[in-house]
Amino acid sequence: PQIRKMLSSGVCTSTVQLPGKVAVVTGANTGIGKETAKELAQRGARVYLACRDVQKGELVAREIQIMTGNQQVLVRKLDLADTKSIRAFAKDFLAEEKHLHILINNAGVMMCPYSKTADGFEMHIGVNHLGHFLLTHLLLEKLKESAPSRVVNVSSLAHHLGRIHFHNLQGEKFYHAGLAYCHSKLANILFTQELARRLKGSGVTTYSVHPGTVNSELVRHSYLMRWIWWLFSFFIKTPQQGAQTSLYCALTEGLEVLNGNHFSDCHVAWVSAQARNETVARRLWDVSCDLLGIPVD
Ligand SMILES: NC(=O)C1=CN([C@@H]2O[C@H](COP(=O)(O)OP(=O)(O)OC[C@H]3O[C@@H](n4cnc5c(N)ncnc54)[C@H](OP(=O)(O)O)[C@@H]3O)[C@@H](O)[C@H]2O)C=CC1
Ligand SMILES: CC1=C(/C=C/C(C)=C/C=C/C(C)=C/C=O)C(C)(C)CCC1
Repeated sequence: PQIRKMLSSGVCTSTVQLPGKVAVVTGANTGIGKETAKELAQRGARVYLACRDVQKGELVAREIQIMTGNQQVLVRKLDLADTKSIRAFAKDFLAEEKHLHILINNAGVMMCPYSKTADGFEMHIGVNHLGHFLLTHLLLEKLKESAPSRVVNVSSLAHHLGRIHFHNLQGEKFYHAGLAYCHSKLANILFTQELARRLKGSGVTTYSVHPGTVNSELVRHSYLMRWIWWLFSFFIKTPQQGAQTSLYCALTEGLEVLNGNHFSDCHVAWVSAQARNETVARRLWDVSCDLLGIPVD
């Protein structure tokens, strides 16, 4: 019980309610994203489940509607491995909604065999970083118009093993599925910090999060990780516990002063040296814009 308690700490104690607020959660059909979306709906927000599999999303939306009594749980198609899908999602969302108060960039893939997105990006950096980078860019004006608003980027402790190899961003020179994940999670933190710098004074704040070690489908691509997760399933966090730090960053009043910080177990957490490197963050921003055809400012 002590080990379990240690690995499962961090509870979002905010009592903030969200009537009239609009939230988007990526990868909300399962795991941490589903629990995050459920809690936002429970608090009265209109919640968009941005999922690549709309059928799976609809089942979850129905479940959340029944559990929370909130009918404003909507599913929209979003495949982060395809910039056309990201642009279509954003276009429809911007046409449909007046506001966006909370964007949770939660979706992620881990340790998938070498593969590329529709636009030719390596899958981890493509989905986990570039996909969310483009989505945030497309929704940024709406977030600014809706200020105070927040962007939460779900990263990982695994970023400590990550490095941004600009000469091998797409893993073409060498590739290791585990490290590719770590690199993409480092990119999430660098993106958060650079975004925070650029958004100063706009009323939009951003945070990165390590959710803990969570019993979810993230390990689906690795037999070894599935086995470790199964072995330790009693000790690791449930998805509901894993959602707490994302919720903390999305909801806690007065968190604006910690704009750009990284959180774990609902506390500010230490990040690796490269994750604090402003030059790398700025260069990653510029390279990401370049890859996505966004004008560099
Ligand atoms: N579980 C853990 O221990 C940890 C998790 N994290 C992070 O937490 C986040 C959530 O992961 P978790 O809930 O654990 O994992 P899950 O695998 O349970 O959920 C991941 C979600 O991302 C979605 N997704 C994957 N690829 C795409 C894509 N191309 N387009 C849109 N959505 C996509 C999945 O959709 P589908 O169901 O259709 O595949 C799913 O909804 C991730 O960013 C992960 O890196 C960080 C540290 C530890
Ligand atoms: C050895 C060991 C563990 C393994 C932890 C691992 C392997 C964590 C990996 C985290 C990842 C991949 C995060 C994703 O972003 C547990 C389960 C904590 C239980 C205690 C002993």
